[in-house]
Amino acid sequence: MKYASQAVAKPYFAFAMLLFVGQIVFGLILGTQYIIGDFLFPEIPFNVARMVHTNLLIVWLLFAFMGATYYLVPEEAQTELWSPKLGYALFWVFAIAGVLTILGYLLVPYSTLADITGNKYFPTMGREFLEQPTITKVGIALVVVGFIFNILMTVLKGRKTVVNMVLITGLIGLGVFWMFAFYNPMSLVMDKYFWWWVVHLWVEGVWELILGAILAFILIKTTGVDREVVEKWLYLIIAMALISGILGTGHHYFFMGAPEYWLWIGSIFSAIEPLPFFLMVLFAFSMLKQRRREHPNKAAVTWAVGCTIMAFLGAGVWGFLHTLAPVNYYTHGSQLTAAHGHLAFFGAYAMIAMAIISYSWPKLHGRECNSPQAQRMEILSCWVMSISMLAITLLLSWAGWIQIELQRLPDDAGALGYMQTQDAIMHVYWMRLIAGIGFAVGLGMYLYSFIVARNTREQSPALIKAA
Ligand code: HEM
Ligand code: HEM
Ligand SMILES: [Fe+2]
Repeated sequence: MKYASQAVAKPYFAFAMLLFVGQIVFGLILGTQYIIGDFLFPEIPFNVARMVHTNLLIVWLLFAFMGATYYLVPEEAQTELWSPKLGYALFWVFAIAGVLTILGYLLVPYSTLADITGNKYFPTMGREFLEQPTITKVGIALVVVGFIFNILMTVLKGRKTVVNMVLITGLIGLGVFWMFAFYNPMSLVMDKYFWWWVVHLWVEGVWELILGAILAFILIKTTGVDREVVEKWLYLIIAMALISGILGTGHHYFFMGAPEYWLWIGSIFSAIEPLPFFLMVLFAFSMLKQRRREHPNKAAVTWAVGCTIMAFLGAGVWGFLHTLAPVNYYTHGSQLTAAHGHLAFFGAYAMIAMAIISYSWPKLHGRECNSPQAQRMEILSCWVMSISMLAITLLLSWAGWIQIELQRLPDDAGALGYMQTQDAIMHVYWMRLIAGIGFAVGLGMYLYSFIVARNTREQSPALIKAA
């Protein structure tokens, strides 16, 4: 750790991992409820478990992005963070608001939560991913504004690097598009239209800038390749991300009441969206090939390279599968969508979060990298999680195919109903649950590797010297 204030990242990373565990617990509950419909009913109904699962995902990723920013911005800017105190204060605000919101979901019916948080005065609740009470949404906005302010002040007084600029642009974009969470028009079409300005323009727009910047930082550090080379790649990647991703929003406007021209615009631009993800794979391998040093943190390199491959598969390949309007006509909202959503979120954003944690956690604790034993465990956990998530994806794609074949392709008279189709997929959902347990084991191994690291630190004096 070069700057003392980088330590602000610690609680963010630790809390992110705690919420990740929570997300997976609720994933397993959901996977079980798909098979045993009234599992944990009425205590935790499916809709509540789903909301907790997806909200925990978004919130832990935000914690991880903030941790990553607090770690890498001072190092890039070569100066201490403007206000570590503000960083810690915002951590507590965000953590407490987050916990209260999740407790609210679990302890009272959703409509009661809407009532007691005054949703009727400023209605924003009730939409997928944006279920948070309005006051939580305001809290998130304030935390993001304070956070960006702190980071801007830091960068202004320090060295301005391309990595920092791209990261900050992405974070400002994250804040700007969050504003659309407050816009809730009466018309369902208009509602969905702008809902995607948060959901799509985050993951297929500004978050790609955050992903690109964190990836570039890790690759600069671990390969020692010249900044100029890395920066050219980064520019190319983010240009392609924005060129394809902004109008690519149209792939959500196909059959929802928006004008017909979106069929063409959405299909054409989103068909280009896999390109930035493919460029990230080339970027990572090209950096490895040109590397000037063997970095001892092999685990971080594994996560970073793995991230580009899995993101390309999940976002690029599985996204492309259903992005053309004539295909999406049959696949929309099926298990194929869930297959893509899982692999894309995991590959792109969960993996980059684990990559930066893997790189920076040892440094935050005064050593260059974790002991070889700990790294072996961690690299294995990367494989277990990746293979389990690929299995979940393939199984859900299979489930999606059955759904499309029985429910979507036949004419009205020949098509099975929704629930009858679900019965025909039950065996696949069993396998998905098993793959989910595999994933949970992988996550356990990842977290355990940090305990191994702590216990084996003393046995590896070379590592401490390197730090
Ligand atoms: C890391 C980037 C990405 C993430 C995290 C992501 C995630 C998701 C998620 C969670 C959904 C489901 C939304 C819902 O609940 O309705 C979705 C839908 C969709 N995604 Fe992505 N996605 C990414 C990139 C892409 C790319 C690059 C493409 C196209 C090449 C794509 C094409 C689609 C399409 C067409 C849908 C709508 C599916 C439907 O009609 O049901 N996605 N995505
Ligand atoms: C133990 C592993 C997991 C299981 C069993 C699981 C299961 C589920 C289930 C059953 C749903 C609801 C689908 C529906 O509405 O019909 C869901 C939604 C979702 N999960 Fe997971 N999940 C797991 C892990 C993950 C991970 C690791 C991520 C991302 C990093 C993730 C991201 C999501 C997303 C984005 C959605 C919303 C999908 C959409 O709208 O299409 N899940 N999950
Ligand atoms: Fe999209």
